[in-house]
Amino acid sequence: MEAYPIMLSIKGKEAVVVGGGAIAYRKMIGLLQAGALVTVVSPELHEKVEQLYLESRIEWKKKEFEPPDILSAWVVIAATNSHVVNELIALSAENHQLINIVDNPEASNFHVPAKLTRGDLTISVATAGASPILAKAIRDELSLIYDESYRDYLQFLAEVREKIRHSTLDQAAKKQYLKEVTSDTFRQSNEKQQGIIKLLDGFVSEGTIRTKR
Ligand SMILES: C[C@@]1(CC(=O)O)c2cc3[nH]c(cc4nc(cc5[nH]c(cc(n2)[C@H]1CCC(=O)O)[C@@](C)(CC(=O)O)[C@@H]5CCC(=O)O)C(CC(=O)O)=C4CCC(=O)O)c(CCC(=O)O)c3CC(=O)O
Ligand SMILES: NC(=O)C1=CN([C@@H]2O[C@H](COP(=O)(O)OP(=O)(O)OC[C@H]3O[C@@H](n4cnc5c(N)ncnc54)[C@H](O)[C@@H]3O)[C@@H](O)[C@H]2O)C=CC1
Repeated sequence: MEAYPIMLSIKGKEAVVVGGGAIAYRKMIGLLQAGALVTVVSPELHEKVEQLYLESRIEWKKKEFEPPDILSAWVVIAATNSHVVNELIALSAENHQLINIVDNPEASNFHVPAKLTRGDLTISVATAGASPILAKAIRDELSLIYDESYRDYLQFLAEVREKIRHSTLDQAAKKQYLKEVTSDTFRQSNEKQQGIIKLLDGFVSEGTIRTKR
């Protein structure tokens, strides 16, 4: 069975990570980058996790896991070094909760891909647990192709897309421009990018342009 890939909006949602080791830390960083409110449940913390706690970036329940710890969690990550405890966490979760068991893909309803972000561009690589190391290696290969410059380029694309959509150009021309701005010529030339923004400013319609970015 194939997994269904989605991009979750997790900002402001409660995330409970059980276990405070290196693997828990890796998962916490991803959750924090997405704006989740992270609580760790663990009698002890790896020094990097402790640092997050000292910086008030996470909450800490200094204790061993008990089922009520995940009651209000939107997403749960079971990352202890005990297979038995991780299994208990899986059994304690409600059907509607998102749960990842780091040593038991079958008992999880999601797993975490290797990811690369460049502003609005996210590239994630998954192997369904067949080889997390391959997922990581492919991500690292892609990171050389889709380098830091893509951050600004994505910003340009978002801006230009809004301008194209709200311009007075006809549908065919809009489609043509939307495609053209993703060509190598535009990816590589700031001058070209500025040029088309200027040109499109001559085709402004009454419609409102979103200013999210
Ligand atoms: C199913 C999944 C569940 C989940 O954790 O979500 C899972 C499961 C397991 N991983 C194990 C081992 C390792 N995992 C990594 C690395 C990563 N693992 C990640 C994801 C996933 N790992 C999910 C599937 C992802 C997919 O394939 O699509 C990454 C991509 C993302 C992340 O963790 O953030 C991250 C790269 C991070 C990055 O750099 O970005 C390394 C290498 C390393 O650490 O460098 C090793 C050691 C080598 C090895 O064992 O292969 C074990 C055995 C544990 C044991 O020995 O007991 C299990 C359990 C099992 O296989 O049953
Ligand atoms: N999915 C993945 O990407 C990977 C998963 N793993 C698995 O992850 C597990 C954890 O790895 P590490 O973080 O390196 O282990 P670790 O030994 O560094 O940390 C385990 C943590 O769990 C806590 N813990 C133990 N019992 C607990 C309980 N009853 N309640 C709450 N917390 C408890 C400990 O205090 C400790 O903080 C490994 O046992 C391995 O099976 C390992 C590599 C990659």
